[in-house]
Amino acid sequence: MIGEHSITASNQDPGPASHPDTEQQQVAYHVRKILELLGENPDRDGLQDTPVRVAKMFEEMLAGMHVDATSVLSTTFEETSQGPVIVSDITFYSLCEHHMVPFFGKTHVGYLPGKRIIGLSKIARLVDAVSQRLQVQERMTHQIVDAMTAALHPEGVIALVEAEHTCMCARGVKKPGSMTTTIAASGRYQDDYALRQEFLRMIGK
Ligand SMILES: Nc1nc2c(ncn2[C@@H]2O[C@H](COP(=O)(O)OP(=O)(O)OP(=O)(O)O)[C@@H](O)[C@H]2O)c(=O)[nH]1
Ligand SMILES: [Zn+2]
Repeated sequence: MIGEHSITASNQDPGPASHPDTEQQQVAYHVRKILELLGENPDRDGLQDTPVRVAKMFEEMLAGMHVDATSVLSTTFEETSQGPVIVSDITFYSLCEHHMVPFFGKTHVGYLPGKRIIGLSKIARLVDAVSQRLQVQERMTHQIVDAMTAALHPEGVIALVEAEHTCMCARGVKKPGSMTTTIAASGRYQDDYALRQEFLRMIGK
């Protein structure tokens, strides 16, 4: 178990490499170092467990790094659907790869099935898998479309992501409330204007 007793002060600690540490313990060790470098006392009451909390938080928020996005979509069903399937307002939290602070918002995914459909929850699981990584919003949007296209071979896929980036709100340019929208598409959603319009209308845009 790690915690206040296993992470010792820098002048006593021979360093992370000498411990038979888990990755979580290694991250916690370095978070403690960062707290020290920031001028904090990591041994004060409120901070004693913070290194481990932060390590666990990164594990949770970056869980998608270890998930193959396409494998999330491995269970599909043979079905001839007549029209598009649109799952809207899928909330997500991601971490901006430039600043390692959250960007978060909603993802809307639509596809026009070919011969197979997918369980609806798997689309939300896909959003989790690609968002729980160090990301940029554009890549996340494309990864959703790429995974859906590879797994289902549909007639087309479209994803629209709208997000607020805390690196733009809480620091730097400081523009709280600004929203970034990204769209990616494959197949018929790339050039069928009516299909794209229908998608936008269905998600309330
Ligand atoms: N395109 C894109 N840019 C992003 C995303 N998340 C953060 N950024 C931007 O990444 C850029 C990093 O720019 P840098 O100049 O290297 O970093 P910085 O000095 O901290 O920039 P400022 O945020 O302008 O203070 C910033 O403009 C961020 O707004 C994203 O998902 N997509
Ligand atoms: Zn950022």
